Amino acid sequence: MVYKIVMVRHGESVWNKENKFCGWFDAPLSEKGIQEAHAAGQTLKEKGYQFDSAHTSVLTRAQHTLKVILEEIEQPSLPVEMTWRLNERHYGGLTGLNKAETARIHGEKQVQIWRRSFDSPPPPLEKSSKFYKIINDDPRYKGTLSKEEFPKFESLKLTIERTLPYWDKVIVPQIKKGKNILIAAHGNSLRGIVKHLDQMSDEAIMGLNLPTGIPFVYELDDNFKPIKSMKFLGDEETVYKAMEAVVNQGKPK
Ligand SMILES: O=C(O)[C@@H](CO)OP(=O)(O)O
Repeated sequence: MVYKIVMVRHGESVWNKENKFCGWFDAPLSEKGIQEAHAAGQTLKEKGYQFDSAHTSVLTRAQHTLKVILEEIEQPSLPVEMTWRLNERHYGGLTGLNKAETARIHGEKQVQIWRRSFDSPPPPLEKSSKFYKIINDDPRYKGTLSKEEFPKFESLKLTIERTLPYWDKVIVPQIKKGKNILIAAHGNSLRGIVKHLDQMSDEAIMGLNLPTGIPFVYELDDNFKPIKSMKFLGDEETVYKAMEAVVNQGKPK
């Protein structure tokens, strides 16, 4: 049996465009991001993809991307499960800061560590931050995340620790039943799943930057070992340029 799963990082958000650390802040898609979502849906349609269910985060940019894709593939009523476990990593005290400006102040190397290291977390989101209440009192977390569980920051390691239980307990059993699954989520929650599937080392995952709005496919064997890894549904040059653009966000300007 060969299992197939499709994943996509949301289209460009307004905060991607403004080059701000976003994390759990609920930035909407930019105009370009909406176009990317349409293009992702059209690509999936051209290639004949149809799904049995979809999974996304509780953040608008991922849900909006998914909605546009489902409209494009003419499956607008597909069952969708939403979970905070697929959210972007929580960027703590960096939330709302401009990435290039932060690199100018703290150095490109420090920003790269904050953005891509496996287990060095960003500083915590302090109660004094204007984003604290916006994120912590957001009703979408009521009843699912207690005050004690609510993160103040997340490294990639911590992100993986809360994403993988959902992958293992909810998504894998559905794939094993033969369901075709689509996941629309975020750069770092998806990097966590990719690291797990490809058994990438803590060092290797530092070099992976996922582009916005370009779907990618995994084909997995019976033991969930990849037969095909991260096959992007886009031409190589576009994918490469989009990945480089993500890397460059952390360079001082
Ligand atoms: O700001 C964020 O939430 C993420 C994704 O946009 O950024 P980065 O690529 O720096 O991890």
